[in-house]
Amino acid sequence: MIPVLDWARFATGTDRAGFVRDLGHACRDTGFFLVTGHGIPQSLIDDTFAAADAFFAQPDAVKAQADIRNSKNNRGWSAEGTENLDDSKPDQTDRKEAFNIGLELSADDPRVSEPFRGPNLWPDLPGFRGTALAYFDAVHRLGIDLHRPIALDLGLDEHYFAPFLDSPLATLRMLRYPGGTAEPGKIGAGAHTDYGSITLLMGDGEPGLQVQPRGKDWIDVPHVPGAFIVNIADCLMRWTNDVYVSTPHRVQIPKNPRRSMAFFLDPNPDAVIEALPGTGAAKYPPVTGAEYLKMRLDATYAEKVTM
Ligand SMILES: O=C(O)CCC(=O)C(=O)O
Ligand SMILES: [Fe+2]
Repeated sequence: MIPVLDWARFATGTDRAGFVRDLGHACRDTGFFLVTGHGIPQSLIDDTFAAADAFFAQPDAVKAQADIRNSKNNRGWSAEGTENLDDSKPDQTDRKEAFNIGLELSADDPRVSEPFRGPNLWPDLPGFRGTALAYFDAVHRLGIDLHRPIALDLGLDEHYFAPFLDSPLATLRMLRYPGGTAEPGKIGAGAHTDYGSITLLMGDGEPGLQVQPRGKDWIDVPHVPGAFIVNIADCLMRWTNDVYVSTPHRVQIPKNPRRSMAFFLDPNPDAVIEALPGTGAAKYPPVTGAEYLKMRLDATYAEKVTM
């Protein structure tokens, strides 16, 4: 039900048509697929997990120096107990902590004045910044590449999406879920859909992630070592005029501590998200990438962040 797709079939050209067909089916059906053969070195993935571990191992008072509530652009540390991703359960709290990193721009880059731009909050840990940025760039590139078969599946030019994703409002979110047993009113991460175009998620093998294909029961997402779990998010669903589906997912409280890294590929702030050619009469008015993200973050955080 959650297909495993070998990116090399597309990248090396041995089976481009078959890859596009299988990927297109996954995007229209469950909205989730696993990607192997992506070429991102396991050593970079391991180093980034290690950097996240080093950050989360610090005392709360140190982590709070990068508190996301002091950031105007959704960067930094979000403490355990401060989020609730499930809109339908206002009394539920997520048992997780997170650290957000956005596109790194120098202070004199003209783009810094755009919405959601601004400084990353870097912890004082040797090697953290370099490793996190190398991972950010590698996964950003893979995210853009995955939009090539997506474009072909939708009958568009292979590189249609590239200009909308080259300077994205993307967020790399390092996540840590403490292990334990079920607790009333608590979950690892409440049921939600993601906001962006696609999300590329790397897990550490500890179970907990579940998805609910529309109209069906919750299922566990299998762990394939080294594979990215990719899902269609709400902005791409809207862009495709609902031809593709974003799928609710959640994280159960894991038995052991669980780490993951989610890369949310939200489009460029000025990308106009309107029904793609060939997807029929538009169901939604056009919106820019920045407007769409603002709408979603406002809805999540205005009511949810407990100060
Ligand atoms: O940690 C995970 O496996 C999923 C996290 C997630 O869905 C999210 O942060 O949006
Ligand atoms: Fe998610």
